[in-house]
Amino acid sequence: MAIRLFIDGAAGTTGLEIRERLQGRSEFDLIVLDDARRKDEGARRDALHAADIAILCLPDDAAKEAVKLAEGSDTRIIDASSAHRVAEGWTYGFPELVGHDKVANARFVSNPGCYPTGFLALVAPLVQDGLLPADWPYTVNAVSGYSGGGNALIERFEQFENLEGHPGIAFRAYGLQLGHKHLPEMQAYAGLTYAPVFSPAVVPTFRGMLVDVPLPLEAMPGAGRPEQLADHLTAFYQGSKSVVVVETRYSEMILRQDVEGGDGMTLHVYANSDGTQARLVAHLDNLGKGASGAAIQNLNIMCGLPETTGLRL
Ligand SMILES: NC(=O)C1=CN([C@@H]2O[C@H](COP(=O)(O)OP(=O)(O)OC[C@H]3O[C@@H](n4cnc5c(N)ncnc54)[C@H](OP(=O)(O)O)[C@@H]3O)[C@@H](O)[C@H]2O)C=CC1
Ligand SMILES: CC(=O)N[C@@H](CCC(=O)OP(=O)(O)O)C(=O)O
Repeated sequence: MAIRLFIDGAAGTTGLEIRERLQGRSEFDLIVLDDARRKDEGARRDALHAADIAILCLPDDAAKEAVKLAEGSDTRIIDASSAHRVAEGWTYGFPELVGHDKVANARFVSNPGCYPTGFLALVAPLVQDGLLPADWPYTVNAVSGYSGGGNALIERFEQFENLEGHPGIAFRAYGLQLGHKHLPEMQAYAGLTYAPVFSPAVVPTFRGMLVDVPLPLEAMPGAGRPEQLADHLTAFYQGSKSVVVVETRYSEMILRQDVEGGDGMTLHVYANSDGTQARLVAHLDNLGKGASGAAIQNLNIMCGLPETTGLRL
């Protein structure tokens, strides 16, 4: 029998990308609420109770509300929002880090944030195995495509900022008040003493992101050499279906406009010639491994299905 699946927030950016990835998947029977009912509390409650699995693609408050609406059912939930990422009773949906079995057996799975996906993929395995110190004040510089901000930011970049005669945005630094909502998960799942200092930015492309962690290795107590970091990450992700450590032959990394989506993530270890400094960089699609691709990967694992999402890596 097909698995009944409800996407709460199916009309949003993440929801639409999830639906796209589910096309042709006969294992799933999708419960769809039409436009008139998609925000109706009663209709959502019914759908949440009728589903075997629900994926929440909602703002945080609406995601919390959805979990309440599902009370009394045994529906399993994958939450794409940041509402439950460090919450008790929730499994962090990063199977490569927490273990596939934990995700497979969980009732409540919280999808990682897009930036933490890159940061944690780079830093968590190295801290866990003592190649980077846990008590270092890390910094993270990142750029994202504007779809990372959902419908509101898409509208801003595609409509308001592109009016004729209006100078469009070339680069948008934000998070300037610090305290970005991704910090708790970055700190918790990398096992860090201090929350990183995080500098996110948006560039005028729809999707894609680079997450860059600069490391002054010579000053970091107990840190490994760059080649040890690269070897360790390569071994850690050996056999992964979506995370690949790439040899760093290039002197630049480029995000292109109008690229197709993808569900993989590449990791890069750059270093100076004497190995005293390094930059760990993750390249991913914020809507792929950073959101919808990760949700499908978790869905597949929770259903005992092959974990690949069907979209190119
Ligand atoms: N975009 C990305 O790259 C990533 C997004 N996420 C997270 O995924 C979640 C969804 O984000 P995203 O898809 O980008 O956001 P969007 O704003 O594009 O979509 C959110 C959707 O939720 C709907 N919605 C809002 N309130 C309710 C409600 N009470 N009941 C039912 N539907 C509601 C909205 O409808 P309407 O527009 O009519 O208000 C909209 O369709 C967020 O928590 C986001 O932080 C996580 C990782 C990456
Ligand atoms: C460009 C942009 O605005 N990005 C979002 C993060 C997108 C994401 O990862 O979503 P969650 O909100 O679910 O964590 C931000 O910085 O808030």
